[in-house]
This record gives sequence, structure tokens and C-alpha cells, in this order.
Amino acid sequence: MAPSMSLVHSANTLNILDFVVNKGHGVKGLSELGLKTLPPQYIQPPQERFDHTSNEEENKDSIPVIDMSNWDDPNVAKAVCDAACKWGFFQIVNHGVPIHVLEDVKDATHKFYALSAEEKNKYSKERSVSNHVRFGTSFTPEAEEALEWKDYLSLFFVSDDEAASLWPPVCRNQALEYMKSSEFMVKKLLEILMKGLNVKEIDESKEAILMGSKRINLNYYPTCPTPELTIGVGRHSDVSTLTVLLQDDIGGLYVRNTETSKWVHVPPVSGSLVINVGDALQIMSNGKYKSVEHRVIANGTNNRISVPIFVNPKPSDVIGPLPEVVGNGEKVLYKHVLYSDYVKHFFRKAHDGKATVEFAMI
Ligand SMILES: CC(C)(COP(=O)(O)OP(=O)(O)OC[C@H]1O[C@@H](n2cnc3c(N)ncnc32)[C@H](O)[C@@H]1OP(=O)(O)O)[C@@H](O)C(=O)NCCC(=O)NCCSC(=O)/C=C/c1ccc(O)cc1
Ligand SMILES: O=C(O)CCC(=O)C(=O)O
Ligand SMILES: [Fe+2]
Repeated sequence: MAPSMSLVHSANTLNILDFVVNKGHGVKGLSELGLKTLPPQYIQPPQERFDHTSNEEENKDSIPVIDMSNWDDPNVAKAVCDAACKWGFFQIVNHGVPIHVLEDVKDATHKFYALSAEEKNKYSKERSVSNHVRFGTSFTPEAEEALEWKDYLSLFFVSDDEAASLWPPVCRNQALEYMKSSEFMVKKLLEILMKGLNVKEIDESKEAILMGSKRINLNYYPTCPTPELTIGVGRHSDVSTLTVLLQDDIGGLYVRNTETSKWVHVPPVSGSLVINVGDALQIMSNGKYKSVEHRVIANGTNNRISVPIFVNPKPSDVIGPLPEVVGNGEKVLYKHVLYSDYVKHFFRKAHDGKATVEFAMI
């Protein structure tokens, strides 16, 4: 049901956290109230806001767009490994994931968010029948001083049967199809990246540690009354091995250039997927491949969605620099950590840029 006018007029006195978090309206519900000003809970400290006055947007740098038509082309392998070392981010086109699968999962994301607050709230942390399915808002509201202008549905994949019984029916098949059709591409990318580290083949145990678990998030960034005061997602790096990100045509994702520290926009490219290195691969590669800080700005005129697949080690895996990488006597930068401990550490605090990986530093 649409929020009543009395609710709109009493927005100043509205208990924002109750409305957004407990009642399941999310920031989407807040956006649809038509607020003219941003609730104070969302006002980010100046250093976290996007500085439109700086020349960052004029920056001519951009992350590579790599054509994957020929997986066996050595130039393609070089472009992938170079991008993973320098940027930690690249976009791929002609990647083999059918375009209709990408369109379908974007449509399904809109359909999920079009459900009533009551329906979506059945999947909230408090009500969800499983912690493998979670609808939420911001990142970790309990730990954040300022909230992020974003809602999400996070789905941890265990099996088709579990997904069939637990995942929301409006988006379940489309999310599964996107994950399944990306699998070949992910495996090929990991093969290329491993070759670049002198790891000749991905045997069963390597495959498990690189891609033993998967999580898909359906992100929704509603139109914001004063986008310059808040943020869609704060500065962070992913804790995955690799992330496959599908974004729509709105834009707003920025990546830190590791050489200049400037923020570089990742422009929407029709039919492309954004690939980024996560902390687990940075650790396994002993820092050769970079898990790079990124963030998403809030938008004053459009709703935006994105659908990342996080390809991860299994929670029960112990990760550390691979023997093939540090066998030559190079300085070992990271210790071995239980992957689920690492992920819990990430989720228990607000986004804090590149600080998460300190958990694994020697
Ligand atoms: C630690 C996990 C995630 C949960 O294990 P659990 O046994 O079910 O443990 P808990 O239910 O006690 O959850 C641990 C904490 O993580 C929180 N959490 C549990 N899933 C979630 C959840 N999807 N969302 C945000 N908190 C959660 C959860 O609320 C809880 O916080 P707290 O209550 O304060 O102890 C476990 O499934 C695990 O190790 N998974 C490994 C694979 C995995 O999910 N990897 C994460 C890839 S995600 C990634 O790279 C980036 C994600 C990201 C996401 C949002 C961003 O803005 C930016 C980035
Ligand atoms: O929405 C985006 O473009 C990026 C989202 C993101 O960084 C994440 O979910 O980890
Ligand atoms: Fe991310």
C-alpha cells in the first residue's frame, strides 16, 4: 500500500529507523514519500560525500574494457592480468553470458523491489527463515554513524533445492540463471589470473578455495532528495575472490585509481559486466592482484539497480598467500585466516575503505 499523505506530512516526526529498517520500507519507501530534505541519519561526514567541485569527474583515466570473444588469445590474458594488477577492475564484453539473462535479472530486481514492504520484510534479518536470505538496508546499520542510501536483497547459494524453497519467487529463477550462465566465464577468468601467478591448473582443491561459495545481491539505490549529502555505498573493497557486477544504464560507481588516488567513474557499457578483484584474491596473490576501493554515489533523478555475484572461498576455507606465489622467497604479506572470520569482521563494522584487509596482514 502507498504511504498515506498524513505520513508524508509527518515525515519530520517519522521514526525513520522504524519505518526504513523495522517495517521494511527501506530507503525506497523513504524516497517514495517525496521528502524534500534528507533525514539527518543519512547525512555523511563531508569527507565521505562526493566532491562535485573537484576535477575528479574530468579525470580522463578509465578502467579497461576487454573483449572476451577469443578466450585463448594471449593478448586477452595479458589485458586481464594487467588490469587486475593495476586497477583491480575491468569491464568485459562478448563474455558469453546471454544478454537476455542479464536483462531478465535486472527486470526481476525491479519486480522484487516493487513488492510491498510487508512482503519484502518477510526476508529481513529478524524474520527470514534462513540467514542465507536477507533483505536489508544500508550496510550494517547497527555499526554505522551515517546510513547509506541503498536497499539490498542478499542470497547465499547453497543448492538449487534450497534456493527453490527459500529465495523470493519473483527473482529466484532469474538470479539462478545469471549465476549459472556466469560460471564458465568466471572459471576462465580465474584460469587466466592463476596462470599469471604461475599456478598452472585449477585442480579440485584450488577450485574450492577460489570459487567454493557464491552470493548474489540485488541492490536498489532509489532517487535521493539531496544526493550530494549522502552516499549509495561507502568506500570499501569486496571480500570476495572475484565479483561479477551487472549495473544498469544510470551510472554512479567510482573506483579509486591506485596510482593517483583519484576516483574514476565506471561508465555503463551496454551488455558488459564489471569484474573486480576481491580481498580473498588480493591475499591469495600476496598483493599482486589488487582489491580496490570503490563506492557508489546517490542520484537525485533516477533509481539505480546493480546485481553483483560475489565468487568466494567457502566459509570453512583457510586462505593465505598461495605457495606458488611466495615459493620464490618473496616477502609474505598476509597470514592465513579462516574465511568466515574474515567475512564476519567485514560485516560487523561500517564501510572503512581498505581497512578490512588489515585483519589478515602480518
Ligand atoms: C560470515 C557469513 C557471511 C555468514 O555466516 P553465518 O554463520 O551465517 O554468520 P552470521 O549469521 O552470524 O553472520 C555474521 C555477521 O555477518 C552479518 N551478515 C551476514 N550476512 C550478511 C549480508 N548478506 N549482508 C550484511 N551482513 C551480513 C550478520 O548480520 C552477522 O553480523 P552480527 O549479527 O553483527 O554478528 C558466511 O556465510 C560466510 O563466511 N560467507 C562467505 C561467503 C560470503 O558471503 N562472502 C561475502 C562476499 S560479499 C562481498 O564481497 C561484498 C559484499 C558487500 C555487501 C554490501 C556492500 O555495501 C559492499 C559489499
Ligand atoms: O552498485 C554498484 O555498482 C556496486 C555495489 C558494490 O560495490 C557492492 O555491492 O559491493
Ligand atoms: Fe563492492
